[in-house]
Amino acid sequence: MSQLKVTGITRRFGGLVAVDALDLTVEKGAIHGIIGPNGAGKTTLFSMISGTLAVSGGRIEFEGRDVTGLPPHRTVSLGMVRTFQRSAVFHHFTVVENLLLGTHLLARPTVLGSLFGSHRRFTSADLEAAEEILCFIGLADYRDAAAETLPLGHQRSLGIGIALAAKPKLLMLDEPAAGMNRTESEALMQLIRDVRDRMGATVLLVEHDMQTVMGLCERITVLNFGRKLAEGRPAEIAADSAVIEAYLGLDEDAQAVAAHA
Ligand SMILES: Nc1ncnc2c1ncn2[C@@H]1O[C@H](COP(=O)(O)OP(=O)(O)OP(=O)(O)O)[C@@H](O)[C@H]1O
Repeated sequence: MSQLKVTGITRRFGGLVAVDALDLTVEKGAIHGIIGPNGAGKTTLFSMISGTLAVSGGRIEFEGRDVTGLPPHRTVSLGMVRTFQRSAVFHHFTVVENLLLGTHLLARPTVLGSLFGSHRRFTSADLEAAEEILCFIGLADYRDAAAETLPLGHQRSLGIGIALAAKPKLLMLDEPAAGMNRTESEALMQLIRDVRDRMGATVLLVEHDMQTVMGLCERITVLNFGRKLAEGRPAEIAADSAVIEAYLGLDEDAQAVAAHA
């Protein structure tokens, strides 16, 4: 059953068509990857789906409902939760405070509204939810450490934890493995699998790291110049001559991975 259905979605920046009449279907419970060369339109696509960027045309349906043009706090409240390329943690807050903020923040229009707004205080249920996620993401030992003191891999896990605090049905991750070493990216892959298997969330990710994409995703969509170049299982993508020419062929690591997919 499809959870997210994007039809003919387009985004123009002046004369540039960053995403061009793209169709994309993401199945409920899938781990689905979006890959493509720099400038292919991946982040623009993510931004339109999550409501941070207006579409120039097309339609986005989530669980059968038209969500095109809804602002981010509305898409989040429906269960569409996104992380950003740079790890989006609150550096001066502790790990558990970050997670507590996550229980409010992603469903609020502004950060300040969450931090200082009078409309809602943290409840014991929020704290319980934050503690549960703390264990889930494997950071219980760092509960009271300032987020800025964590190594990169743990900061990324925390970023995912903040997103989890908003109870995603669809978790959208923008380059979660960027800058990670292999040990960190292996741990990240396991966390993402756990998010799907134990929390039941669908995962849609944009990622350049081919080992992560090929090892994690069941389905991959390849973008090039804002259009869909190919779509299929990792082994199909790795063997697709158009994909190799446009993308994988540029990357020696990717070629090595493709050879083993
Ligand atoms: N706000 C903007 N204004 C003008 N052009 C933009 C804007 N955002 C993106 N673009 C252009 O749209 C195209 C797609 O960019 P996008 O960031 O979506 O690509 P990407 O596939 O995510 O690339 P990368 O892998 O480098 O992150 C690029 O040509 C980019 O320069």
